[in-house]
Amino acid sequence: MTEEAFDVIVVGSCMTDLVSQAPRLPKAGETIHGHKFFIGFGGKGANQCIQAARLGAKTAMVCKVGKDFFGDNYIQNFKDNGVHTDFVGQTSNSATGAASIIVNDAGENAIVIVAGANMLLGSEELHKALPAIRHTKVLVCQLEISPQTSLQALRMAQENKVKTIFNPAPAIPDLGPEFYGVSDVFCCNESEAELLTGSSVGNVDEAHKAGQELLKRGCRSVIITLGPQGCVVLKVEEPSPKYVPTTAVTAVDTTGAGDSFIGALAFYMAHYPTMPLEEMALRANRVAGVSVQAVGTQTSYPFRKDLPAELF
Ligand SMILES: Nc1ncnc2c1ncn2[C@@H]1O[C@H](COP(=O)(O)OP(=O)(O)OP(=O)(O)O)[C@@H](O)[C@H]1O
Ligand SMILES: [K+]
Repeated sequence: MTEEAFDVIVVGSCMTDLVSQAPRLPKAGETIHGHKFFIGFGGKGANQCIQAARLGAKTAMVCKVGKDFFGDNYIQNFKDNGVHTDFVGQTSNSATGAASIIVNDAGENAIVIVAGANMLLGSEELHKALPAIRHTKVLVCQLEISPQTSLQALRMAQENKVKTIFNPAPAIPDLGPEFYGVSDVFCCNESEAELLTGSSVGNVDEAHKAGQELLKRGCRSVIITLGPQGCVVLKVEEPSPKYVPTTAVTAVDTTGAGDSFIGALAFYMAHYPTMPLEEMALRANRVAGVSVQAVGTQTSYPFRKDLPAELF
């Protein structure tokens, strides 16, 4: 490749969130009036990529959207955030991924996700992106696209000594054992850790135990995020788990906090390769802690200029 290498490449999902706020959730067959509607940019892959970009990482997204209004709009959203879009494919065989979300006045929601074009991302697109994947500093994957595609991307990265972050979300109980060996950092939340290990993860102690179990399966390190409690970090080379607390904040909307954390982690891994993982996790906690103080997903993600200098 002649051009400069990327810091972070995300191989993952794009979703358009169609959000309606209504006094209550409609029953089957019923039509009700809501009081607010908005469209948001979401999808775990894109969220993580955009958070990394806002912190200053040179990023590229490998994903698939539809040849439709939402797909065009999403590509513009990437450009607006400085994300490289040469590996964003557009297909006429499926619609851009969409999440139709209804939120009631009590804050409860009902969601229908149609993954659409996300499921058509496969080998062909990965091969097109391979020259860039070979030279990136960090590659990030989740499970909102075909798991086979995620696995193939992680393998490509590993074969080229590129650092990998794997976020097994949304969790699948029968996650293939081969995902662990291709993860430099295996980063999940409490409920994903619970589903994967089969034991409850409700506090730091239980997170340490679950982390040890995940580590045994072959990843180089594990991070389990614990909402307002921060996270735990475990590394193959240091047997004792580390608890990384976070500063208390007044949370107004925690939607997308996990993705903000992972995007920030990817940025730190790319920019400060020798920084201890606990320190990166501490700083990612701080970034995600800012995201919970604003509504929405990407709309709540901070830019480098909004954050204290000590985080850089
Ligand atoms: N109430 C909070 N106060 C401060 N930080 C928070 C809070 N909630 C989340 N965070 C930060 O965000 C990180 C990720 O949160 P969490 O573990 O809830 O992920 P998640 O369940 O994947 O989030 P979500 O599904 O809401 O996107 C935490 O490790 C922490 O750093
Ligand atoms: K938020």
